[in-house]
Amino acid sequence: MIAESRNLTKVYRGKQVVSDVTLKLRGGNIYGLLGPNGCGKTTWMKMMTGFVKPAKGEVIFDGAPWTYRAKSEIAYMPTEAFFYDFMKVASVGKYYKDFFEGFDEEKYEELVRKVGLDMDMKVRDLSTGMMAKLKVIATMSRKAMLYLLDEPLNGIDLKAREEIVDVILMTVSAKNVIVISTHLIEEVESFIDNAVFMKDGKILREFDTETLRMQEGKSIADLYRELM
Ligand SMILES: Nc1ncnc2c1ncn2[C@@H]1O[C@H](COP(=O)(O)OP(=O)(O)OP(=O)(O)O)[C@@H](O)[C@H]1O
Repeated sequence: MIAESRNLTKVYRGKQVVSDVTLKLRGGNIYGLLGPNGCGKTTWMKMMTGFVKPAKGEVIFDGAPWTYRAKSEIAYMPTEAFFYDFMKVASVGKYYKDFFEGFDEEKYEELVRKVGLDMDMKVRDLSTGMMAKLKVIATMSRKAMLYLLDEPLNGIDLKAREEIVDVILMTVSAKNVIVISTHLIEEVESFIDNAVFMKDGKILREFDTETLRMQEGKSIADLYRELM
């Protein structure tokens, strides 16, 4: 197992926005963290990365309680755009290389080409879909054991979504685990290995998608509609 969320809880203004979230993240898997806006997905991801301190519970990473050492092995992609306008696609790669040990420049260059970007493009000239692709490829070019992608498919067209999914599938291996948060269930149904339904800060249900299809003969979207 790569990481574990043990009873993670966060309270804002007296309200539990994440409540007792316990989840084991096993290597070689893509997890879909599925739930409506405001259900606590981002707050949970920020606790996993160490950006937000839990009120209760702990993160176990690679067999030991979370320490700052874990930060270099956790690649978190927030929903906000986080590059400077004046940067070029090439300088985003250099910036990442300076910040993150093990950033794979060759992989970055390959992914830039694969998703149809260009090293000379300026961040300020990128469309929404291009920016979404840039965020994902920069994050996925980091060497990490845990990738946390917050809403990577929101607000972009079908082709850009497919390219992003390809990059995610190219990156997953037995040595890492990828978590994608989204409320776009149909978009992730075909490629996630595990679905985690989250509502009002709690995990309602977690299952592996293969078992769901075989045993219950249902799609994730069907079950989501029933339970949420
Ligand atoms: N820093 C903060 N201070 C106060 N309340 C917060 C803070 N961050 C998040 N919240 C509240 O916590 C709840 C969960 O928010 P969170 O962003 O984790 O949900 P989410 O599932 O990621 O939603 P979205 O998809 O809209 O980002 C929301 O009600 C939000 O308003």
